[in-house]
Amino acid sequence: MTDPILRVDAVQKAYGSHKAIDGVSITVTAGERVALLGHNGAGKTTLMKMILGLTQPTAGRIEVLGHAPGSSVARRKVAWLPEHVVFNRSLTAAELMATFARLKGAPVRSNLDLLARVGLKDAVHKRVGTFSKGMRQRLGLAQALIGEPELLLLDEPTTGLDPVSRQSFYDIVEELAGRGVAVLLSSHVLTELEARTDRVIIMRAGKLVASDRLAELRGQVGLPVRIRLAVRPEAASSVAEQLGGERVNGHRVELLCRPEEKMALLSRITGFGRMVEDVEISPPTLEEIYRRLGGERPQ
Ligand SMILES: Nc1ncnc2c1ncn2[C@@H]1O[C@H](COP(=O)(O)OP(=O)(O)OP(=O)(O)O)[C@@H](O)[C@H]1O
Repeated sequence: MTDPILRVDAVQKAYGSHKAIDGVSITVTAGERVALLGHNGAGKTTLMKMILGLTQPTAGRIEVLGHAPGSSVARRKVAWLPEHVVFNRSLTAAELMATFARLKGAPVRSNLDLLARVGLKDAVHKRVGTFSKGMRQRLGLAQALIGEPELLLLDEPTTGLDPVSRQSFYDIVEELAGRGVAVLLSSHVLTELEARTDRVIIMRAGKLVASDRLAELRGQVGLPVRIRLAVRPEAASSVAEQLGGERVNGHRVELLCRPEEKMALLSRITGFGRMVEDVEISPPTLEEIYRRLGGERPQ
């Protein structure tokens, strides 16, 4: 197995007697998209700030590509996109990118490619003051990508974006992960993360309560799978009774089962032949898993 890009080992961060981070260990490898979830105050931003070297752990150790956060290698290889990006509105996208490239000591000539990669090719010479929120966020991402970072920290990056902008933002993140960039992303919008992350980390009051792939978390929490059937009206009562489900209206039957019972139940459903006209299977959502493990609503 390759060395992780990010290693967080038994890290604590105390503010006086309050432990904002309490014994957290995580790793993120190249090309992995990891979602960092937790209610307000769970410690997500504090963790990101320590990874950036903006604040020091009280105990434990963090390494970025084997280097200390804030060291010159780590600074070059880690990029951060904060929730609210503020730019000088009077500059054009090209001028802003040139300023950031100079600050990072990176070549200005790659900037056009980066702007094209985030879909801002046609806005290169437009003033940032005229940009929509989605365009500003994509410009933020382009700025973060200067210098080809290997670890991308995204703090609630899609706040305030419409569904189409969110989709295109995640498409870019997926493309970056495909090139081997490790991505750690915090968000309160759980529905958008379901299909777009490889692993989910849940924090609660500074502690890690889960870190696994969604499929594994589904198995761990023991929440039921929901199966909805569309049944011919004359058979609805009988089907509901035989399968132990609930008839919800003239031709709908709902069943709950444990994940391991699902296939056997589906085989029984198939046995009803044309009496059952349609089947919809819903595994527990990330929102439901989060509520079970995180213990609180995400917002
Ligand atoms: N500079 C600070 N001084 C004292 N306490 C702090 C400081 N920064 C953070 N905290 C506390 O640490 C805890 C974690 O805060 P943090 O901002 O990391 O949470 P978060 O998960 O990012 O929350 P949100 O979702 O609201 O952004 C909170 O209890 C917060 O009040």
